[in-house]
Amino acid sequence: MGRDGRGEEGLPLFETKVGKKSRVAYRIFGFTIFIGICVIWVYRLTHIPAAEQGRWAWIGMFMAELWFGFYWIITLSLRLNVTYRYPFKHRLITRYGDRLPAIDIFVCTADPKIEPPTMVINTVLSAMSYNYPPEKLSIYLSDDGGSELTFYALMEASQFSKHWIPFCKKFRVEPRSPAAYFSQNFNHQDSTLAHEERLATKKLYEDMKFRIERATELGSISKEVKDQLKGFAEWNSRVTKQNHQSIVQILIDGKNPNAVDDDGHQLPTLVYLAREKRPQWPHNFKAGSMNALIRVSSEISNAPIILNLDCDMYSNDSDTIKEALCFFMDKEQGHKTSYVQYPQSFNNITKNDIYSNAFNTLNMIEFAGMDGFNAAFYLGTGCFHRRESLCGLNYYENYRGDLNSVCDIRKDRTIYELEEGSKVLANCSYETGTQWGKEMGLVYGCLVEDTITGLKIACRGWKPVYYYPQNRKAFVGIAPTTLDQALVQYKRWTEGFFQIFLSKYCPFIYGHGKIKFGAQMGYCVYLLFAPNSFPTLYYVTIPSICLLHGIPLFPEVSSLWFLPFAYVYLARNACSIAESLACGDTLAAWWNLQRMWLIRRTTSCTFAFIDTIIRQLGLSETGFAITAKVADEGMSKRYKQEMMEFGSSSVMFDIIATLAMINLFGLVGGIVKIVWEMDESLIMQIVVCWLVVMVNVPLYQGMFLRSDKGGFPTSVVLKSVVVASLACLMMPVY
Ligand SMILES: O=c1ccn([C@@H]2O[C@H](COP(=O)(O)OP(=O)(O)O[C@H]3O[C@H](CO)[C@@H](O)[C@H](O)[C@H]3O)[C@@H](O)[C@H]2O)c(=O)[nH]1
Ligand SMILES: [Mn+2]
Repeated sequence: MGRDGRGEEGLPLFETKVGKKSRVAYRIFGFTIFIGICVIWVYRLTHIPAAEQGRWAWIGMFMAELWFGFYWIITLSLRLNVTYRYPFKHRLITRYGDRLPAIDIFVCTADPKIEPPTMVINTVLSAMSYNYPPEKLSIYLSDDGGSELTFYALMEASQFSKHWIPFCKKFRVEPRSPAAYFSQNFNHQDSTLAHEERLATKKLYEDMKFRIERATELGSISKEVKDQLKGFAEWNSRVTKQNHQSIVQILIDGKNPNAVDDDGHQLPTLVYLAREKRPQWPHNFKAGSMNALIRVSSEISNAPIILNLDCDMYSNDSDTIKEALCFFMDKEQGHKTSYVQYPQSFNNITKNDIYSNAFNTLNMIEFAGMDGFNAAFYLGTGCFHRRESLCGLNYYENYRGDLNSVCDIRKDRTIYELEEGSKVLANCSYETGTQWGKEMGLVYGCLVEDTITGLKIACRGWKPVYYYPQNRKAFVGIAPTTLDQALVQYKRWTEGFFQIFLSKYCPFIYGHGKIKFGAQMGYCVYLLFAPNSFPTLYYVTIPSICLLHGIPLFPEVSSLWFLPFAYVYLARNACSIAESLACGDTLAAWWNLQRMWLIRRTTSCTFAFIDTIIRQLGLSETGFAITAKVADEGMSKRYKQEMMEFGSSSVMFDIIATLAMINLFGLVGGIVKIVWEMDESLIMQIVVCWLVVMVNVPLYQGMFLRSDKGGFPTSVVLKSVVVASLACLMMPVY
């Protein structure tokens, strides 16, 4: 059926598959671990030691294990309903032909130094050259840096696109970010024509890149260039990053018959936006920028579907739009879809992923697990939204959501009228007294604006979709390349998550009756990152200090109570190794993840916890620390060699160095004790210390063995040795 065209109409545009077998296996396995955890709790309760033999230390262990057990139970939810989606884009094309909806693509950037304009326009160019009718595409760049350098780069991109788009279409280029494309190795079998055109296009690209980078280095644009485009007049002497009027410049008007590429085909619309910024007005970071984009685009193109990208996330697959549309245009289920989220992938992950940035198990299992509860996360980038659901519409029974019925809002207005009309929408005062940032658009006041917005949308009755493409990554970005950056980013997420948990949006309360219970638990796996900090800190300090004092905190190896500890530990880790390997990690990457897990929990999570509480008490406001997308040469080199970067002094580094020392002291002291006193009751504690020491090996190297700039600063080493010694010798244990 289907070929004759009769059955085609009725076929679904996508398929959903749940892994049933693995679900049963996982339930049984989970149940045995749960029993193990309960036995551990019983052991702790029934063996509380006498007051002078470390009663409080024991109770602390019990508390930590209570928390870990509880936390582990909520993580189960993410694995019970793992669901995968399979779109059929050919059916979409046969069914809808050229009746496909218009798409608005938003790219956000915030600072030309941290996010180089060349990178930004590569993302823009990849979005402009989607394999989709260009007259239906509009690309909007929001520049929170309000920088004429970025504007200049976009102007260059608009000219280069006239060569780039036809080149891509002619030779079916992938990926369509010029930088990513030209960095590949080409096979020399292709025709000389292709080869020559590639060289010519590459030359154009390199020249453009050179001009942009020179301008960025100089920090200003020459007068000749400025004279080419009236838009530069917006940057008068009073314009600064934090203080300027709204700037809207339509660089390419897709409705203008003269806006064509080298082959005479229409170009997509291209718009530059820098929303108004005033020091006295909060700008709400990325959420504010997205909301301004939603309004400005509604004035210019008003496409029913919006694709939102961070400036470093280029499109890696030119057919992605068509695939995503399958989830919106399916007859049975499409109208319930609010957004289609793709995983975040990165092109700068090293083989063993030292900073654990790849998040393979999250991308392949956990996010798909959330999707199984119809509550896929919104991850802030690589996400197609239905404009209506993003703008606050509640899903209702008879909603049909026809994507082709949107009328032309533009009428006969000139570019000038459109620009002037949309500037007003990007002004600071525009949102006053409206629902923007509350019920409309992205939600304000949260460091993970994406997560909270996604939660709200799901609670409004929509069914978001998570789609993990099997063949080709749809979007590729840049992951942090230093430990410091990675921890700062993680802290921002953790803080935002915890903030949601403590707010009225706590999924157990806000989501009650609106999303499934499994989805509420799934959200909390992330929202509760922060409270993991103190139990973990406890577990990696107290056992080793007690070890030095000869106070046992675990059962003897010969006792039966040893079994649940051994089982829970081994089974849990075996499962986690199996998951990691199945998701494409190496064994070393899994080991590195254990280290990062320890470092993140003891640093990022700790500070996130403290800062959230401080803010909750109204004592401070936090900002959005933008993740750097560039590092200096030495750092990049060490990153490629998978050497961890400890070379700056920050409190986070003090903490991890001190913890590493405490465990080293504990291990040495413990071994001496065992040899001397033959005390069997301390063996498990020694094993715990030994594991922490093993996982921390790169830290000891960074403290004592490395001479490059990435080692720990001497001051950090000294501090950690002194503090760790004091803790081990002086800390009273009750
Ligand atoms: O005031 C701001 C700050 C940031 N951004 C943009 O937001 C994006 C994300 O910022 P980045 O520093 O790269 O953050 P990441 O930690 O990489 O971002 C992850 O986490 C964020 C929430 O914390 C999400 O918004 C992102 O989509 C997600 O990729 C970038 O394009 C920025 O240009 C703005 O537009 N305005
Ligand atoms: Mn980013």
